Amino acid sequence: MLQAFTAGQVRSAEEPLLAAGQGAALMQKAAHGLFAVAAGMLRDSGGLYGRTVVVLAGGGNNGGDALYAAARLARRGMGATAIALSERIHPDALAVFTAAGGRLERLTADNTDALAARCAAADLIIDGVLGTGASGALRGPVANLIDAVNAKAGPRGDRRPQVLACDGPSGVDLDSGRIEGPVLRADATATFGAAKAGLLTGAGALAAGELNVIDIGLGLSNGAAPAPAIRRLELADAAALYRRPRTADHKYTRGVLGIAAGSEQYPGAAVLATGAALATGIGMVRYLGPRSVGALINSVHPEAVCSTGGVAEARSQAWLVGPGAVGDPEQARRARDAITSGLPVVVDAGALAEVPRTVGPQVILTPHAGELVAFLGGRGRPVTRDAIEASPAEYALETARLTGATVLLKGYTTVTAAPSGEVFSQADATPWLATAGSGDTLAGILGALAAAAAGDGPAAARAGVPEGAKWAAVAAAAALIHGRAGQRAARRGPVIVSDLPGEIGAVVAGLLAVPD
Ligand SMILES: NC(=O)C1=CN([C@@H]2O[C@H](COP(=O)(O)OP(=O)(O)OC[C@H]3O[C@@H](n4cnc5c(N)ncnc54)[C@H](O)[C@@H]3O)[C@@H](O)[C@H]2O)[C@@H](O)CC1
Ligand SMILES: [K+]
Repeated sequence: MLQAFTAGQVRSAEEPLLAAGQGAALMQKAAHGLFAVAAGMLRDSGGLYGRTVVVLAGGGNNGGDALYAAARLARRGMGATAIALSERIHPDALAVFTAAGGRLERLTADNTDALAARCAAADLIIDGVLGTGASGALRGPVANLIDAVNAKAGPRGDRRPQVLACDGPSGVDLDSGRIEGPVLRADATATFGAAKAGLLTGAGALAAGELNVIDIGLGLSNGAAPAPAIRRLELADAAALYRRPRTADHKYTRGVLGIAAGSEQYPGAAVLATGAALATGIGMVRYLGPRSVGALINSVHPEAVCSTGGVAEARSQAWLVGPGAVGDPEQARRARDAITSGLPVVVDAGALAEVPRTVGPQVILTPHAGELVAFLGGRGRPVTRDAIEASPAEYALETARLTGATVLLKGYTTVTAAPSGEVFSQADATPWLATAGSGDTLAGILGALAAAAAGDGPAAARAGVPEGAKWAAVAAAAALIHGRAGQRAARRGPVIVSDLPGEIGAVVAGLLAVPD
């Protein structure tokens, strides 16, 4: 599991080591890790010798790390330039950099464009402007320089220089992921000691590019470490959460998912959710809804048990309500009954309107940003879509605390939050999954995992997450399976959602291949 901490938590972990006089050693470890990532990027694109690197060097230790790393690159035959962005630059690092042949330029009132052109022509830019000591957005002449580099070099993907962020892209709030001013979007980030929470979520996750965590011995993964601000499940964690069929199982012990989804108007959502739930692995799907929708489901999935009855008569371990259930008062009633049943329930799409003021963490809300705007607005908390997208972890957590529900907020990163405060952020998806019906399959996967987890007491402990975070972890596992299934599908071309169940099955097979 990837664990991410706030800048303050990382600084606190550094304190005893700094007090013990290990500051310089920590910086060398950080610089070595940064150098190794830079060398890897350059080797993949033609090697180091004869190529050029520009360091944007701020006045703090972040600039020091970047200068030490660039000195190593210079010793391997690279042309290295540092742009000093502050009167005083880390003196020891600067001395080593110049001794290795690095050139120093200073940002002045009238050389912004010339320096931006230098950056745009380089093979690699190392962003060492600000790290964990940052407060607020980039401002003044440094902000102007970053704007000019962005204008001259072009956007990531089109531009010539690769950008490597030292500890994090400067201008990203390393706690929330929010970006208030200019930022140089990185192709990769080398972050020291532990991932920073703002690099796993929101605008910060987009700006960070490929994340490399460099261990510098801060001890943030040992038992005495504080709880991480954000977690990210890896394959082994999803495997630990997944309930494997046991020898004595029958269909009821494996989990029965009740689905009240779809309507005469939108029958497809119910078919997609059912297919995804079956592919995830479950004892049975019981479908409740219009007869015509049940017939359609059975034409594709004959194993689903379909009826037009109510929630109380359909024994299930968990419910999924909402996808495609538009303009159908019967489905709305089933949604309300499921939400108040006390069983785990995935509440998607239109059923979000049926959620009472407070519920328990076994109720899992699955809005996208637009739906969360409406949901919070209806509870007297006006918010914009942009604000949610810039800092999704914050809003997912606020919603979880406000309602008592678990929240899965869909987006570039899918964030899940428990009312007890734990947050997960998954970045498994591909933009090819942004297509109609995709959310219905995510809801189906989550419904199946929830039904299996309902009777699986040790699930959270197996995955090493606090019991209060069980449903948020299960929701994060659903996002992982969905995202990776989408990636597999995208290898064959644009994703067609009705093809996803085959890929979901393959991802689950990958989970089962992880040793117990
Ligand atoms: N403290 C440690 O033990 C270690 C720190 N390391 C590096 O040191 C970094 C933290 O170093 P520092 O504490 O020196 O802080 P930073 O290097 O992040 O920068 C702080 C400096 O920037 C200025 N500043 C803050 N916000 C600004 C803004 N919005 N615009 C312009 N200037 C601003 C401050 O006045 C201060 O001079 C980490 O991110 C990491 O890169 C690593 O070398 C590993 C060890
Ligand atoms: K930085």
